[in-house]
Amino acid sequence: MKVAVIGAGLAGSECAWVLAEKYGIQVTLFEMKAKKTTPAQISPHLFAELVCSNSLKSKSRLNPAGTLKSEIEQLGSIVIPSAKYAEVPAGETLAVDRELFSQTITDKLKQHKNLKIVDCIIERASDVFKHTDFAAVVIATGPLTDDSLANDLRNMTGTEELYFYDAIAPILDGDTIDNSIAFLANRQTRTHAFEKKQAQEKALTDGLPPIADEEEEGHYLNIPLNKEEYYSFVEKVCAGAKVPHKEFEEPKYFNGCQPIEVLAERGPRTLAFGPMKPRGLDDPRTGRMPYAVVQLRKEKMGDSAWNMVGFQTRLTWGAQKEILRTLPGLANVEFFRMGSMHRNTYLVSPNILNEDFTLKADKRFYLAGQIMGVEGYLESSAMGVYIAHVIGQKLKNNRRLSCPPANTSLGCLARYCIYGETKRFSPMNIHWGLYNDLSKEDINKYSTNPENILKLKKLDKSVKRELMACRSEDLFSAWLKETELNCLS
Ligand SMILES: Cc1cc2nc3c(=O)[nH]c(=O)nc-3n(C[C@H](O)[C@H](O)[C@H](O)COP(=O)(O)OP(=O)(O)OC[C@H]3O[C@@H](n4cnc5c(N)ncnc54)[C@H](O)[C@@H]3O)c2cc1C
Repeated sequence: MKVAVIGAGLAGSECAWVLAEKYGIQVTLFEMKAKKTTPAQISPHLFAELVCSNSLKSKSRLNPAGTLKSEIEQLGSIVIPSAKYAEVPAGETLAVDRELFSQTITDKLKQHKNLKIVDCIIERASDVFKHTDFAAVVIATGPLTDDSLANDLRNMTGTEELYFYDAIAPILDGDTIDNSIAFLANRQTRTHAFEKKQAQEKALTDGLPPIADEEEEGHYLNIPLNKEEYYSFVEKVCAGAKVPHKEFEEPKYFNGCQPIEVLAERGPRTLAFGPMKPRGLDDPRTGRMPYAVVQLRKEKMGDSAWNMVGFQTRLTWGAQKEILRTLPGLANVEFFRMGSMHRNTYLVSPNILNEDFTLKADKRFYLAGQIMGVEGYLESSAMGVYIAHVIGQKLKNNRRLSCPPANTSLGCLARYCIYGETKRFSPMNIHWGLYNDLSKEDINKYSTNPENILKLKKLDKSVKRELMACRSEDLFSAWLKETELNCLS
């Protein structure tokens, strides 16, 4: 019994790993990089390459990205342990040294006895059957699926919508940033404050001495702007030269990944409420909150490379250099990578998938990762893990794996891909909005404070998040037991 996985990105690597490692299935992993790289993936040798930011989002269990990490780790993910191994400090965020991260995954996949790697460009999905009569084929070719395969998928599924646009953020040389202006600090979020308060209260209940409020070392480098500097920057961004769209391509941006110029053109204050939001980032030199802030996140251990958080852009490279160097502290900055635009391919899964995640057009095929309608490194990895279990259970145990419960992170994503609203369907990242609100029964079950039950509609946001996290963990554990996935060696 053999399975083919096309694409050794995040989803494909996860899927191949779980099938080979957890189910002992022989997997052939087809990857084109040795022959041709996409415009964003630059290494011909590394699998699971991170193409833009080096962040796999929050580690906090009070954030759905945190619970998603924990869920897929319990399901045998290769991405999460490799990310922990390659972690660089970034506060509450799981950020990684991207080369070490991808190399770790690549080595493990290449050395696995049940895995065979084939370097080739798959032009038509059915071409894989020229190699072997696979029992299942997973298409995990991601947002930059090679053109001929994208066309084949369009024909196979009869789909019109097959792309939208994203842009990537520049990476700066740390040695060229003026540190007398930029300051190190992590944003003080309400979740952060809530977790600290909880730890203090627990210490008190346990009769322990109060936890000292240590000065936390900042991991982000922040560039403060005053009002005048901010408005002058917005003006330049609006006026700067942009990379034109090709005639036949209508730009359709994903909401969470809007280029700075698109935000700036919406209104002069939009950036200050978005990627340049200053809240929680007081400048230690003045003791005051700046008017706006550009945040930089470490790309690697040490201070050599910094990613401009949320600064994806389709400004031309010339315009980027000119405009970004007008920011305070960046007058002499050098760029390791310029921002750029890219096509983003995905299918409207609820229209083309059966409830068992097979393709309606041909039940031998599955989708995994961004192409199936999730967005982000973590979410793509998660769907790779999940689809591997769907296939593993079908092939090894001849049973249909139930969907994880609606109020778990994996359940939200899996259900979005099958039951999502099709009219405005676009790749989805994990967020609390995908969860159902708490019911009276939920509060009764997960809250130790009887007053919360009376406050059903007026629960404090942080209490709500805590209860939603408890509910999610509880439901996920029950699902693991019921499906016996917890017993897989
Ligand atoms: C430029 C860009 C920037 C992004 N920035 C971020 C970000 O900062 N943070 C974030 O969370 N998400 C980001 N994303 C979103 C996205 O979720 C990630 O790209 C994620 O890597 C998707 O995972 P995947 O496994 O679905 O696809 P990928 O990781 O892209 O993997 C697909 C693999 O398939 C291979 N392939 C493609 N076509 C073929 C073919 N015909 N034959 C054989 N192999 C093929 C590719 O070479 C690649 O290795 C970005 C996407 C893009 C394109």
